[in-house]
Amino acid sequence: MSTAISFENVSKVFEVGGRRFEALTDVNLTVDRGDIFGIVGYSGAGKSTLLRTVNALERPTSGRVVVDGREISSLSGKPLWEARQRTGMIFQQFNLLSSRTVYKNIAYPLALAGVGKGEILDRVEELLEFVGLTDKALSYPSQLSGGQKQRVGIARALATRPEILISDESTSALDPQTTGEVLELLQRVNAEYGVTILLVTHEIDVIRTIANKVAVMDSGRVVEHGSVYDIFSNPQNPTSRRFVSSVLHHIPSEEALASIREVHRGRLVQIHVENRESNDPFLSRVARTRGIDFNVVYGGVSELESRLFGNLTVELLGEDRAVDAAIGDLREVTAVHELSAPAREVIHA
Ligand SMILES: Nc1ncnc2c1ncn2[C@@H]1O[C@H](COP(=O)(O)OP(=O)(O)OP(=O)(O)O)[C@@H](O)[C@H]1O
Repeated sequence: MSTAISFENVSKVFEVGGRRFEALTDVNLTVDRGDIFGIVGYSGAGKSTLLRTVNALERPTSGRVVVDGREISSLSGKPLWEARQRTGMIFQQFNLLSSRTVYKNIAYPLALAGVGKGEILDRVEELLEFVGLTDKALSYPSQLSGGQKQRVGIARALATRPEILISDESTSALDPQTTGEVLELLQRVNAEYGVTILLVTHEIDVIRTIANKVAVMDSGRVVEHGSVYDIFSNPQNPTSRRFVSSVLHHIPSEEALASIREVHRGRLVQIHVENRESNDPFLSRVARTRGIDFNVVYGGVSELESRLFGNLTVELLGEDRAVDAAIGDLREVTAVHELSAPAREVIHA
């Protein structure tokens, strides 16, 4: 798989009124061609700054950003303009030209590139059809819904046939249903036009819905990255865990755990569950073999990329030694974390 974008030791310092602020610290990431790569983080994490280095709207203070094999951060003039043609961008607030029709908005980058009228007509018609807005060609942005405006934004970003599309919170101003429709469209952009997509969002659900890879940012650093399945099924960093548990309710919050403990006084364990080929009923098998009882007190299982994963919080009831042996047996099958003392941190399997 070839590389579309690589961030190499990228740092960015802003100086405002004589004060330095480090918005990015030593970011290293590789986006492969064909990826839908999501960057998630809370407000101020540095997501937009990182994204904007891809088309040199921001330049790193140190490090390199290589796009399509060229170090974009060092280009200027015509080479930079040409490189920008190969990267489309969409925005949270759509950034359409309000005095121009939908048709003219989409045609705009082509006109700037000096493309002939006939070719512009063909391309805009194709894009209008692709985004489902053929009947809105002569409407103005103010006559469109938010979802329709973003469709125009996507069509405009694709006009010059870019290989990369970067998206800055492109669904954050939209309601959930419209968000779903725009995300479906982005999936088609990736699948049908083969465009690599790098998107930043503070909504982890956006990433769960369309991305195959994810990086989690916190205070200007990438704190965790990997496949969406791996990060969702087994997040390691506290920020990643917070994001994941906001949409997947597999693991009890501290408050939920406290109320569970009021009722369930036995030993509590968290058991990681995953797609497995065998249909071994391991929980009841182990309980039977070791002569203990169990209660499932919390948990959930989700599906991602056609694979199942989840976590069960289980109370084990029996003699201490038998429970120890049962935990040992369970660990032969899957990851198990015992929640011993009430104040102990919840460990995500
Ligand atoms: N041009 C600038 N001058 C000074 N500071 C800036 C500039 N651009 C961004 N910053 C600061 O850098 C930090 C990261 O900002 P950035 O917009 O990249 O974060 P973000 O994760 O995209 O957050 P949000 O989702 O709120 O936009 C913030 O503290 C921001 O105030």
